[in-house]
Amino acid sequence: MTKLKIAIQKSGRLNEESLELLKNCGISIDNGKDQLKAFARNFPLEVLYLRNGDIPQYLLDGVVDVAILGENTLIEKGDTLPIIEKLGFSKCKVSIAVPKEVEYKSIADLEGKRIATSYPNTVNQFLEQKGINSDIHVINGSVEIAPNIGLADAIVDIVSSGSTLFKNNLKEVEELLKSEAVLTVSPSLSEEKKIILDKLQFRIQSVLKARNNKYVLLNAPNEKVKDIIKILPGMKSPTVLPLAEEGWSSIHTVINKDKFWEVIDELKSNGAEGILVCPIEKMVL
Ligand SMILES: Nc1ncnc2c1ncn2[C@@H]1O[C@H](COP(=O)(O)OP(=O)(O)OP(=O)(O)O)[C@@H](O)[C@H]1O
Ligand SMILES: O=P(O)(O)OC[C@H]1O[C@H](OP(=O)(O)OP(=O)(O)O)[C@H](O)[C@@H]1O
Ligand SMILES: [Mg+2]
Repeated sequence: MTKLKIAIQKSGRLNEESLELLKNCGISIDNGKDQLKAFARNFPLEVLYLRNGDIPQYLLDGVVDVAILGENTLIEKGDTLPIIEKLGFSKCKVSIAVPKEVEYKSIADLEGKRIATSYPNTVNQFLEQKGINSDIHVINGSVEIAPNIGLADAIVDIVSSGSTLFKNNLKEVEELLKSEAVLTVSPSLSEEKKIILDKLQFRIQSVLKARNNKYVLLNAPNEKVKDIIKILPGMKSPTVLPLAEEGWSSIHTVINKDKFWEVIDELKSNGAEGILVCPIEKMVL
């Protein structure tokens, strides 16, 4: 039987959440410890555990069909590979940072300076656009230490909370790009595999939609129901059911998880009571 080959990071930031996503899609993977290849029990999927940096080339060569990768890695190594789904986790930036005490005015301050990074293509492209010539040193990890040991004047690396920069006495001065985990696909995918990919992507979309929304239930006096419905930014029309207590109704709807906090005060001041916010397991639209 044809199986879709998906590459997942072997270990590191993306590994756990990528596997969690597949699990939420109802896919069970037989995983032995330190196994580099595994099969799904209930879906035509073969999982390959690889180093992130190697995955774009495997996709370009058609050895792997799809992959979960950081967008930043794709930009650095596989510019032509398409992003077919943004997955909403591992959000970060790729930024330039310099020592805190350096007075930084503009990118022109980096002319002729040494920049340490694990993302040379991304940096080169950015500097070229700005017409700046710098001396790029490629290092594979602990990039933030470079200025402190006299290896570089600036760095380009991933910034999330900013705590690594802070601990190394650095400050962010330019943002090159924003990144999150994405689903990307090989250009040489067969028609047969495309059908499997469509099924997988449909499941992923149902999981992501569910993660982004909440099921909300609330009670309200009947005369307030109209006003409350106007406030609710629901999917469609909310469900209104009578309560056992005369003159009261229960309103059920689905709300984007971020929008909920925007309307909660308004709901309460319009008479909503007993508000319940529940997670949604899957959402198929
Ligand atoms: N601090 C962070 N917060 C959020 N996302 C991050 C953070 N650091 C890295 N990432 C994202 O996770 C991806 C994987 O990072 P990680 O450091 O685990 O692996 P790597 O060293 O880039 O790759 P390899 O698998 O080749 O060793 C990065 O490409 C980036 O998209
Ligand atoms: O802004 P922050 O929240 O501090 O995150 C940024 C840090 O996270 C990543 O390193 P990671 O922890 O993945 O270690 P690594 O150097 O082994 O990749 C990245 O390379 C930065 O160093
Ligand atoms: Mg890292």
